[in-house]
Amino acid sequence: MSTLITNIAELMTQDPEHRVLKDAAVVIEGERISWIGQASGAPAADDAVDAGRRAVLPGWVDSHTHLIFAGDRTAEFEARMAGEDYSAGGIAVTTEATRTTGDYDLTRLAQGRVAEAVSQGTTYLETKTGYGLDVEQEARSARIASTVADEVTYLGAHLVPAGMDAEEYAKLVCGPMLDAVRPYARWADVFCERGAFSEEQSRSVLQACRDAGLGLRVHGNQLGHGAGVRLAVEFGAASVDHVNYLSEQDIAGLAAGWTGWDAAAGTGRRGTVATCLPACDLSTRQPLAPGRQLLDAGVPLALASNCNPGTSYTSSMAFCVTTAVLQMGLSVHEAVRAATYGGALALQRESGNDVDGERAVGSIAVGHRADLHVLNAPSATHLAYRPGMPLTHAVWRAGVRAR
Ligand SMILES: N=CN[C@@H](CCC(=O)O)C(=O)O
Ligand SMILES: [Zn+2]
Repeated sequence: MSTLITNIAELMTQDPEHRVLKDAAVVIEGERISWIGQASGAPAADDAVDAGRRAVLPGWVDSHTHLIFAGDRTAEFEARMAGEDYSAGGIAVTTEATRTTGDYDLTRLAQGRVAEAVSQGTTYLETKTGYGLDVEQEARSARIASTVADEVTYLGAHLVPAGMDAEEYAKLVCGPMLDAVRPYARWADVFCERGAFSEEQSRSVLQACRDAGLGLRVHGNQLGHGAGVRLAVEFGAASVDHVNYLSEQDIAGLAAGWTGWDAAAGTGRRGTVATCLPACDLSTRQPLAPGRQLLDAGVPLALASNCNPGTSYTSSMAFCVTTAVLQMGLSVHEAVRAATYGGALALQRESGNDVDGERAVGSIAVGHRADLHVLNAPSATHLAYRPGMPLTHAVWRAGVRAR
């Protein structure tokens, strides 16, 4: 079964050449893109869809979410808007609510959040554990996550549960909890921050998880300067996320990791992607991450929603893109790239058709997964030009019409 999407005013491919085609068309065959080019030269297909002179982008790749939770943190948000600081301790409130919610309800909640994201153009999505914080509950979160998300990250090292000794808990995270979660997860993460895990504790978690064969990610430099970025670079983590407080050495270290990387060919030694979470920065009233500075230094950037009940209760990638343009100094093309190709790079899904049997996501090219986002606008510029407007017109996810 093939579908021709034609009459596309602007096709922002986010491919290695950064091509933006005018008057374009795309053919989807099964779950893959089989042709792109000028509409006038499009081949015949079983089915045709008229895009009505709208813009088409790759679906958003949301590389950082925490969707496996129950409960509500409105009161904490209100207190923050009244001047309180964000602290990692709020995670305990969600942990309590999550532990006392049954599998069926927890799964339904997570499915609902994924559906919200997809209806706004997200077609590939990572999610984390981290609100279970004991062996059984973390394994349950990972199992549920594996049924709702494309990528699962083990975040047992999110907060030391009340009443537990930090060193004892870190041993649990590196031992029995890791064993229990391992079958469901591709990634491991650690919240390396004041009030969460120290540099040494983070180091032991990263080491154990790497030894167990998990890819690494780090929550780092969110609330102040610290060791997160440095550790992420040292361990060759795929991504370090938040990156609000960076020293010159942090930025130089991230950039140095990519020397030898051929962005066009997608080959060579890869470094650590810097993932900015602007919705979280606004909700916690932190300074926005220095995305412009990172890009100028040559560090590949991702934008992600960080959807979670504490610091960023939104899955709107369009909101993140809009903020990145209006507040962080990115161009529309750069922001869309960070929210599509950048997310794929952070999840190491940006190229090749044979990684774990998966197709490349985050850009529009022949052979890639057919993840498309049709905007109700003639160009992607409208994402920033018309902030807050519901611009998602249609979504294809792995070749299936999802909206
Ligand atoms: N910073 C650490 N973890 C989440 C927030 C978790 C919470 O407060 O519930 C984040 O990425 O912002
Ligand atoms: Zn997070």
